[in-house]
Order: sequence, then structure tokens, then C-alpha cells
Amino acid sequence: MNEYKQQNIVVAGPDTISITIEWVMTEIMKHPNIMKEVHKELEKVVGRNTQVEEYHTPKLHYLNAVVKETLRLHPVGPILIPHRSSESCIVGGYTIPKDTNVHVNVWAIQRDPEIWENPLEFKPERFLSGTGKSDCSGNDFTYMPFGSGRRVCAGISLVERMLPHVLASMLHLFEWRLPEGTDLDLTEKFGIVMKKATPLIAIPVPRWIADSRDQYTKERLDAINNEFKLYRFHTKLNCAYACPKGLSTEKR
Ligand code: HEM
Repeated sequence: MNEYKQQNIVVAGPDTISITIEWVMTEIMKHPNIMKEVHKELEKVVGRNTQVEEYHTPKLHYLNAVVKETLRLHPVGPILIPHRSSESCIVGGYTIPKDTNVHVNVWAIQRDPEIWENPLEFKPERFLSGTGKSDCSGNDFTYMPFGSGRRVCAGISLVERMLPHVLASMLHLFEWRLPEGTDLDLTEKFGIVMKKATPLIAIPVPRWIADSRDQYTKERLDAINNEFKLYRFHTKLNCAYACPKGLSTEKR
């Protein structure tokens, strides 16, 4: 691996993954029915009493389709990295002379209505069956979020493992909501990498309370169920000393 590729790994790695996670979460929050489907799949594949492990992620077909659909509408590298033709060639009837700088607008290709049905609709199902558009490795020229050819993204296999794992872990235990009174903003900020124009602010809400450490909840509740049980409530006043916002139940 040459020095430039090593530098690219440092530059391309962290930003691209976090930007894509932000886009996936934005699309999922915009479509509550899709969040519900993802949760349903997680309950089936992972279950409630286990945490997400790497071996679960290839079985999360719907979540993987959500990631692919996000990369279709929001490719991190919208115009790829500039390429230069090593030979003269003809592409689509156009002659490209040797040594021409070529910019491939993947963003536009992946929204082309001649290729994609209702291209602006976020529809993970298009990657679930038989369309043939699920190959991320650059062999399908209608879908190239990682580029194509010799300079295709070197991080594909890492991304394919990491993205669904991180997302599944975030979505398995939590439902994600917007702060009250705010709207989702899907405006893009074009650049070498395509970010959201405004950062996503999302609040995690636990989906269920699960204490996997033991099965003695009932015994614990029985143990404190006596004439002092209300008195025990006084401990909440202790919170007033520790509360970082200085809130106290004694003050009005
Ligand atoms: C969602 C995440 C990512 C996306 C969408 C993405 C996309 C891309 C794209 C479009 C290119 C240009 C390919 C071309 O011009 O044909 C590229 C190049 C590259 N990517 Fe990624 N990338 C991601 C994550 C990563 C990660 C995590 C790493 C490394 C750990 C990485 C390493 C590289 C390298 C080294 C290149 C340059 C390859 C070369 O010039 O030969 N990428 N990536």
C-alpha cells in the first residue's frame, strides 16, 4: 500500500462513516414506519435479552437495505475522487482523450429517473430482492457509492461490517426522537464529502427496561415492600445535592 493510500485511509475513514450514520438516522427518523420495521427485525434476529454482536449483522437484511438506500440518496463522495484517463476511449458516444480529468457524478446517477423508479423516494425495499442493484463493489455502474475500478474505496469491507453494527446497536435499545418543536432538515452541504447542512439532534428513548444481570426483580420489590417503603422515597431529596442543574423538589 502506497503512502497516499495510507493518508487517504486516515482522511476517508472516520468522517465518511459518521456522516453516513447521521444520514441513515435522519432518514429513519423521517420515516417512522421504517424505524418500526428495523426494530421488528432487530427483535427477531437479536432478541431482547442479548446485545448486538457482529454475527447478527449479515442477518439484518432490512437494516442493510436501509444503509444501501441511504448511500444511494446521500453518497458521501458525490463526485468521487477525480480520475484521469490513461488511454483515449469512447464512453457513451463521447471521446475521452488520454490524460483527461474525469469527474463522475454519482449523486446524479443514483437519482436518475431513467434508472431508478421514483428516485427521490426513500425505499429500502428496492435493495431487498432481485433488482441486482445491491452490489456496492463498483460493478454496477448505476450504483457506485464507493466508486469503481482500481481506485474503488479501500474501506468497503470495513464499512459493510461496521455501519450496520453501529446502527443496529443504536437502534436495538433505543427509539430516536427529535427535540420537541424541531423539524428534520435534509438539506445537503455539497463539498468533497456531502454532509448534512445542519447537524442532526436526536434523543434516545429506551425501548424497554431490561436488567439482564439477574432475575430477582420481584424478590427485590418484595423486600422493600414494608411500612418504610414511603420513607425510602426520601432518597430522592439526596438528588438535590448532586443535581448538576441545581434542581430541587423542595423548591418551587
Ligand atoms: C460510508 C463510508 C465510505 C464511503 C461511502 C466511501 C466512499 C469512497 C469513495 C466514493 C471513494 C473514491 C472512489 C473512486 O473515486 O472511485 C473512496 C476512496 C477511498 N476510501 Fe472510502 N468510503 C467510505 C469509508 C472509508 C473507510 C472507513 C476507509 C478506510 C478505513 C476508506 C478508505 C478509502 C481509501 C483509502 C480510498 C482511496 C482509494 C484509492 O485511491 O485507491 N473509505 N471512498
